[in-house]
Amino acid sequence: MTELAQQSCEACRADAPRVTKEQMPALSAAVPQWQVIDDHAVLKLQRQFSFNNFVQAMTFSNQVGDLAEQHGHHPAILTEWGKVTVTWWTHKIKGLHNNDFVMAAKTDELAG
Ligand SMILES: C[C@H](O)[C@H](O)[C@H]1CNC2=NC(N)=NC(=O)C2=N1
Repeated sequence: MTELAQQSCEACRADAPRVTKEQMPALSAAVPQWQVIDDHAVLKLQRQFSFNNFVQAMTFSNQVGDLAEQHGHHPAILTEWGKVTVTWWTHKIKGLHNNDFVMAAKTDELAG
C-alpha cells in the first residue's frame, strides 16, 4: 500500500464504499495516534493536537483548513487554547472512506 500520506483523495461520491471491518485494522495501524469514534452510528477518525497557546492552535487549524481545501475533503476542527481536535469522516457516505485515513496521515505530517 502506498504510504497513506502520499495518496491522493478520490472524489467524494454518495455511492463510494465505506472502509470495511476487515480493512479497518491495517488503516488504523497506519495512523496510530487517531481514534475511530462512533458518533451516532457515524464512524469518524479523531485526534487531539497539543500546542503552547491559542495562536499556535489557530495557526495549525488554518493549515489543516488549507490542506482540506487543497484536497477537496474537509474535517471538523475544534480550536481551543493549546488544543486542536481534528475529526475526519466522509459526509456523503456518513462514515469512513479511505480518503479519511489519507487525510489523517497528511494531517500528522502537518503537525510534524
Ligand atoms: C461538493 C464538494 O466537493 C463535496 O461536498 C465534498 C466537500 N468536502 C467533503 N468533505 C468530507 N469530509 N466529506 C464529504 O463528503 C465532502 N464532500
